[in-house]
Amino acid sequence: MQFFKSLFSNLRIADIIDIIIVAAVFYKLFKLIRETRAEQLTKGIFALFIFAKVSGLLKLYTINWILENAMTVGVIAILIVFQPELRRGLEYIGRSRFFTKSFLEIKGESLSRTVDEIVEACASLSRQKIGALIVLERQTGLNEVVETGTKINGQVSSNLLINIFIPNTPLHDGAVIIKEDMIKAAACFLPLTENMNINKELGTRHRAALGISERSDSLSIIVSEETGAISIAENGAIARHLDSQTLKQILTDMYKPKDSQEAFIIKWRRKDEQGEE
Ligand SMILES: Nc1ncnc2c1ncn2[C@@H]1O[C@H](COP(=O)(O)OP(=O)(O)OP(=O)(O)O)[C@@H](O)[C@H]1O
Repeated sequence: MQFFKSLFSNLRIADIIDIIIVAAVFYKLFKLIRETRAEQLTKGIFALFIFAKVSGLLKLYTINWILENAMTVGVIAILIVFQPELRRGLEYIGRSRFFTKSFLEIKGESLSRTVDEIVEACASLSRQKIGALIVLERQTGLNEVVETGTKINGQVSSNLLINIFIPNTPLHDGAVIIKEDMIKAAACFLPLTENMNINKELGTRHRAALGISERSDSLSIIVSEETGAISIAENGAIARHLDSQTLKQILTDMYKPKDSQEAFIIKWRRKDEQGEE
């Protein structure tokens, strides 16, 4: 009791602010790494830290020495292994409302037209089982990826999108990059995910979509050539077997101002979980 009394009597407003900021930062960090490979790595490092402390307390000197040194080397290893996550984290900070006015916004009619054209193209490609990969660029610039393909700079239309992915045509292989209501490029090469835990059924098209979603805030739409299934990848996660209506809702939400946004995968999963209850 005495302990709590002295704790609260010494507590300053600055301490409370300090605690709130640290808690908020850790919460954001946790949300950022949730369900990415960084989550497992973080758990591993945390376990190592606990073992090191316990071995120190139990005076297991050799184990303690190994673990302490492993932790030192680990810090450098973390910087290398976590490089995409660190980059994403810093980009996330840069994207926050503090630094940017608002998320890309396509206004009114243009927004719904773009969404309708993309959804129509995906539905048609899905029916015909034509494989497709469409990346919607957001705040993170994808010019490095655009450079690997063929520049188009044309208004989004379902006919143009369908045409691009027709098998055995010059631009069908690779990804289309869309920014706002423009198709920037086609036949672009995306980095593949290094995540080993993803479903083995998923081939390189899906892995490429996941890869770019780990390295940017983009949202990718995948149409499977094999099954015609429509999926989306965002933030290192994939949501599969979407119907046109759900895809339309997700895209409409995506083009909304930042205030009303949260990761679509998270939103979609939450809806799914509520549906299952
Ligand atoms: N790194 C990449 N960047 C962009 N597109 C890629 C990349 N790797 C593969 N693709 C596209 O994916 C196609 C191969 O898809 P694959 O069959 O391996 O994948 P999948 O995930 O099983 O998809 P599907 O269900 O359509 O078969 C390639 O022809 C190419 O168009």
